[in-house]
Amino acid sequence: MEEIAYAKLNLALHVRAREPDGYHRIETLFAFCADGDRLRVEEGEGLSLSITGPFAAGLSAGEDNLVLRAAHALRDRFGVNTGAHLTLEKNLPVASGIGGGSADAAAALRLLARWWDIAGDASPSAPAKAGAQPQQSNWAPAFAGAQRSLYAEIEEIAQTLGADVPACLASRTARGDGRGDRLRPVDLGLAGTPVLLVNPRVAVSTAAVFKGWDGVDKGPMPDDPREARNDLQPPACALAPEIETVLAALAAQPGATFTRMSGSGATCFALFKDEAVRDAASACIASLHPYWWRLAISLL
Ligand SMILES: C[C@](O)(CO)[C@H](O)COP(=O)(O)OP(=O)(O)OC[C@H]1O[C@@H](n2ccc(N)nc2=O)[C@H](O)[C@@H]1O
Ligand SMILES: Nc1ncnc2c1ncn2[C@@H]1O[C@H](COP(=O)(O)OP(=O)(O)OP(=O)(O)O)[C@@H](O)[C@H]1O
Repeated sequence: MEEIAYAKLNLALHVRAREPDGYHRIETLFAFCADGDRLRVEEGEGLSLSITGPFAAGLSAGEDNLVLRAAHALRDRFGVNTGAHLTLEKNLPVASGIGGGSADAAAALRLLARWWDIAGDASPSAPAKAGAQPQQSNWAPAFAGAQRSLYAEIEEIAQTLGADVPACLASRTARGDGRGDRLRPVDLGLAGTPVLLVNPRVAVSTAAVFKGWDGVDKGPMPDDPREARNDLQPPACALAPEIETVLAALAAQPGATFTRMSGSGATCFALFKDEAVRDAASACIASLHPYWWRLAISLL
């Protein structure tokens, strides 16, 4: 059994305030890519994890890995007493603003909910089309009856694992308020849009970037991401100046309609009008900067 940990993008991110607990109140627009890390499960004693793939090196497969933390939390909550061996194919760079660890944790919740037969069709992999009303604060109401409360329970676990994990659990375009964990589905009509992700292979700590925010509330996030900002871009660029070079390289590509940094960086992305121009941009950037990581993909 396999689950995809879809790469997360923040199309916009406005930081509104620093709360007394040190977390920041944000307004953000989440979108998801059609691929990312891959997580597989098979029978096993206890809970264990192996990591493969291009970014396996340097990532601990110990109890601090978000995949195992998610697995333990789910098992404890639902009183499961069978084990599982998980294999994570780490395709996304670590600490790169595209939710890697959060997406993996969310994928573990979805995968193990199926594997242990906890959620049945309440798995967020099931389309949440009907009944997702904009004023709702999370995704649970998109599911019917008992499945709704199961989804709400799994979402509660997600919240304990990180601010991005509830959004990654749904992996659907959404506005996030609060810590980014109060979600409201939105339809921007961007499904299928070709996108190119580029990372200069510099890991950036989310906590350090938030710490570098200047503390000035620059106003609410407009509905249209083109009129919005990523307020974490200046503090991220201060820590990793390469981000400016990545943004300039993406913005210079013919057919790029929208360019921005995602989350706390350093990954930046551009949306393109079609796949041919996206692929040409990817080839151009590869020739100019062979060391940079790239992913040519489309939005979910
Ligand atoms: C930057 C974003 O990725 C945008 O989606 C998220 O806001 C961060 O989500 P995340 O990586 O899941 O964040 P967490 O693992 O919960 O927190 C990592 C660290 O980022 C800081 N943090 C995170 C979220 C938030 N709203 N305010 C914060 O100040 C805190 O210092 C925290 O210790
Ligand atoms: N499965 C995992 N994948 C990646 N990082 C993990 C994982 N488990 C734990 N971590 C830890 O989480 C930290 C943040 O990694 P992650 O890739 O989630 O950051 P990010 O891409 O900046 O996420 P975000 O966009 O949510 O800020 C890493 O430094 C790593 O030590």
